[in-house]
Amino acid sequence: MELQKLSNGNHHDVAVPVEGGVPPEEEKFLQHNDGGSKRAQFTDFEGKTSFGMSVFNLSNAIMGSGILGLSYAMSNTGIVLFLILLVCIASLSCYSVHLLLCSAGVVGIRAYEQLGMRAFGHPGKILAAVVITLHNIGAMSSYLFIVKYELPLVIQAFLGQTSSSDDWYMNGNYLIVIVTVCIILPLAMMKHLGYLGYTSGFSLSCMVFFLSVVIYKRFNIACPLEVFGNSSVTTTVPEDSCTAKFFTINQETAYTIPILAFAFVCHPEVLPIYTELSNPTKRRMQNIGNVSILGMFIMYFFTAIFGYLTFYENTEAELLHTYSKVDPLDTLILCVRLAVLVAVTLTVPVVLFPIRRALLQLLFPGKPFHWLRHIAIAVCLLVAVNLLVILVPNIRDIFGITGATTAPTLIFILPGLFYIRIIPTDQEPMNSRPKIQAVLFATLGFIFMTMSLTFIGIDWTSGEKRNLGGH
Ligand SMILES: NC(=O)C[C@H](N)C(=O)O
Repeated sequence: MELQKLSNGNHHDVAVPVEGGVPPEEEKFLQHNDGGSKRAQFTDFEGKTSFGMSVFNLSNAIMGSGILGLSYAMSNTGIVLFLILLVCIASLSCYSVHLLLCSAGVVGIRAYEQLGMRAFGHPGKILAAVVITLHNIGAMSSYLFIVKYELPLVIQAFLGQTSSSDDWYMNGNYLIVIVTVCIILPLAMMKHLGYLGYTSGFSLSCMVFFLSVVIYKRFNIACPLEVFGNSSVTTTVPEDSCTAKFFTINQETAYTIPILAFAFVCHPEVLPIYTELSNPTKRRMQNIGNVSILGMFIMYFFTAIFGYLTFYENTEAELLHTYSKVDPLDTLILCVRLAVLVAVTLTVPVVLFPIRRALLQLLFPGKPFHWLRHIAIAVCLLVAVNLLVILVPNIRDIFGITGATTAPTLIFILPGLFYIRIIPTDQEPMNSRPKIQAVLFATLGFIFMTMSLTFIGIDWTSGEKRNLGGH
């Protein structure tokens, strides 16, 4: 692909693709000096999505199954260390969005894979597409996994049954197929991600409900826990198992970073959302990123702390399970489980969009939009994810590994490397502050990735299995 340089009279030169390689809607990404103010203009793809809807979509992309592991992470770090790590990962996540937006501004195309192409040629494009595909398929599978195991239990409890039956509506495999066909597929067929703003808003309100109940339950569940069915038996618990720790380190502390990194991944969705934004400027998109990350930071912190202050040492890797242990038939908890199910189900189509875009860029570069391709890719992806969740029993472990590798790659390594390679050295030499920061940022990603993989390795060799990174 040849790139023709245009001067935007501003900080960066803008390169416009002149032939092949990108869908026409992404061509002619121009920035021009509009009365002295920096403005980006897209002459043939006019995004129509508002600021608010984009915030909903990005927040929905951030918020997913990751939220369920946060209280557990806090129980292994203590409140203060958790808060420090949460602030660090959230800020680094915003910085990563900044790097992506700067690189996209120079390349002139708002697609993660095209940044890879510009930075490292075809291998870079393929690497970006593969990492996005693996990560987002992992995230989608983790959401459907929750549906597969939670929905039958919720139905069972609503029907007032205490044990599961052989009825089809108690079979998680049938249920995920039904949910996929009736809810996810129609949403995934939408032409633009922007249309999902309403469902994303609804998904977020379900999570707000979840958070409210987590807060409410903090004042309703007594610690030490009276496990359902055992309420008359007082279990002896260690003295300190119901006191909050401010700072603690144990074997499981190592999982905190992968859990937090996974919880903040939204980077594959950033550029597709930017493409559809109305009045798209870098600053406006950065604000969308900052507002979404800040909003989710607040929700994450409150969920983690109130969940932790309910169960303390007894917090399990998956918060919902811990509640069910107390009373599986509690109606409020059932409603919360349903709300989480709705929220994660509505996140699936948002997470599917970047995979489809990556596949389109790989398999059909430069081809205009075509409904058949658009729908066929969504159908194939959903069939594949359903089959994975139905047929692979240890899918959690598989995606535990990919989550630990792809999350740091998407947040730290690729944005850092792309920035270093894409921003011309005559503008920012290698020894300039932004470039050095980007190098450190990518290095941090490598360190996180190596750390996570080492800990999984140790865990596996010692024969234990844990729920890592939200998967
Ligand atoms: N969008 C993703 O990749 C994962 C999301 N951050 C989650 O917590 O589930």
